[in-house]
Amino acid sequence: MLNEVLIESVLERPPNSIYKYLNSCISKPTMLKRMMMREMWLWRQLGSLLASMMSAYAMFHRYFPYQLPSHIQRYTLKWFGCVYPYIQISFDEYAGELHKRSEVFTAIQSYLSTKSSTEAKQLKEKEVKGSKSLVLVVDDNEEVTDEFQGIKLWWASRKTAPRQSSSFPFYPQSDEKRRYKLTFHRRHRDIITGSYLDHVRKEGKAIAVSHRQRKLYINNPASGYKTRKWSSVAFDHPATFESIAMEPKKKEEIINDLMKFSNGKEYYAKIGKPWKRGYLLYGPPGTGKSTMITAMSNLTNYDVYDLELTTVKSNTDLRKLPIDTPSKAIIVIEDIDCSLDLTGQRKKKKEKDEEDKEKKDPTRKMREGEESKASQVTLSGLLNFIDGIWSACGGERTIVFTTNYVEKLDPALIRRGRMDKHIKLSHCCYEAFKVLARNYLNLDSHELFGSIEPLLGETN
Ligand SMILES: Nc1ncnc2c1ncn2[C@@H]1O[C@H](COP(=O)(O)OP(=O)(O)OP(=O)(O)O)[C@@H](O)[C@H]1O
Ligand SMILES: [Mg+2]
Repeated sequence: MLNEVLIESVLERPPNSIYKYLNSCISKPTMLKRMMMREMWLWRQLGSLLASMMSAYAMFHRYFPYQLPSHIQRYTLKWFGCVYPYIQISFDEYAGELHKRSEVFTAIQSYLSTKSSTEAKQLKEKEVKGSKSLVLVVDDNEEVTDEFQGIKLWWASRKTAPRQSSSFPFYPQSDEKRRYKLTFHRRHRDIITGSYLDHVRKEGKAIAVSHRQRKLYINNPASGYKTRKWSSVAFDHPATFESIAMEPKKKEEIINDLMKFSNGKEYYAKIGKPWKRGYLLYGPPGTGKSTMITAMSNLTNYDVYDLELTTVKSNTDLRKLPIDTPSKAIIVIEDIDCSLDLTGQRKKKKEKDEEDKEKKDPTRKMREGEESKASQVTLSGLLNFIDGIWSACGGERTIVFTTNYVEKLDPALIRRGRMDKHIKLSHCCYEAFKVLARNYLNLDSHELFGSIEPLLGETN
C-alpha cells in the first residue's frame, strides 16, 4: 500500500517537477515517512511477541512433564463428574478391529426410527439394504427423548467429520463417523445398562426384521470353496393363515405352535436343545402344503430356503449348509419322498448294481465322469443335517418336509424330535369350505350352505 501511494503521488506531477518532489520526500519528514515508520514499528512488536511466545512454549516443555495437559483434562472431568449427575454412553457406528458396522448401533437406529418419526424435527431417509419400505432415521445432531419404567432418557445422534490426511493427500480420506449418545441420571445406572439396553437391542432387531424384504433362497450346485451356498430373490407371496382353508381349531393350533417357537429362545436354552423345529406337511396333491409354507413365512417373518437335495453333491456339503444358513429361516424340502433314494435298502441295491457294472467294464467310471457328479447324499447324511451337531449352528430355524406319501418315508426321518409336528392337509371339510366361500365370494352364509355341509361330511 505504501508503494502505491508513493507511485501515485509521483505520477500525478508534471515530469519536470518529479525530481524536485522526490528530493523533498527524502529530505523532509513527510506524512509518507511517518507511515513507513509506524509500519516498521508494528513489525518489530510482532516479532518480539512471537519470540517471547516461543520461549514461553520451550520453557513449558522443559520444566513441566508432557503428561500435564492430559492430567489437567482428566482432573477437570473428574471434578465435573462429581458435580454433574448424568452419565453418557456412546455407541459408535463402526467398532472392533475389522471396523465392522456395529450390530448394536444398527439396532439402536431401528429402535429410534419409531421414536424419531413422532418426536424429532429433523429426519432423513436411510437406504437400508434389503428393506422393503422407506426407513426414516434421526438426522445428525438431533435429539430424541425416551422413557423406560418411568425413567427419562435422552438419545442424541452425533457425527464426526472425516479426518484430513495432511501428510499424504492422495490417500482416501476416512468416512464420516456416526455415534449415538445416551444420557441418563446416574441413579438409574443399573436399570439402563441392564434391562433398558437389552430392551432397545431386542426391539430394534424386531423392527429391522419387520422392515426387511423377505427372500426366497435356493441352494447353488456345490462347486468351489468360496461359492455362495444360496441365491435369492425377493419373496412376496400373499398367502396367509387367514386365507388358508382348514379347520379353525387346527389352524389356531399351528399358529400357536409357530409363535411359541419363534418366541421360545429362553425355553430352548433352558431345556438345552438347539432352537429349531421340524414340521412334516403331508396329504394328497393340491391340498395346500406349499401354500402353508408361505403362510408360515408371512406369519413369522422368516426367509424361505428351498433346498433341492439332488444338487447337493455329498453328505459333507449337506452338513456345511447350516453354517451358511442364517437364523430366522424356514428350510424346505418339498416332496421328500421322491427327491433322492433315501432308504438303506435302495442304497444297498444301487451299490450292488454299481459293483456288477464295474466288473463288466472297468473303464466305465472314467468315461462317465459327468454322471459320477450326481448327488451322493444318503439317509444318514440327511438325518445328520436335521439334528446333527452342525445343525445347531445358528438357531431359530424350522425345517419343513412336504410329501404326498408319508408312508413311504423312513420312520427315523419323521420321528418326533426330528419332525416335531406332523400336519395332515386333507380334502376340503365344511369349515374349510366356509373359509373359501368367504375369501372368494365374500359370503358368510347362504341358503345352500345347509345342503353342502352333509355332502362334504359324506365325501370326507
Ligand atoms: N387349504 C387351502 N386353502 C386355500 N387354498 C388352497 C388350499 N389348498 C389348496 N389351495 C390352493 O390350491 C392351489 C394348490 O395348492 P398347493 O400348491 O399349496 O398344494 P400342495 O399341497 O403343495 O400340492 P402338491 O402336493 O401337488 O405340491 C394353490 O393355488 C392354493 O391357493
Ligand atoms: Mg406343493
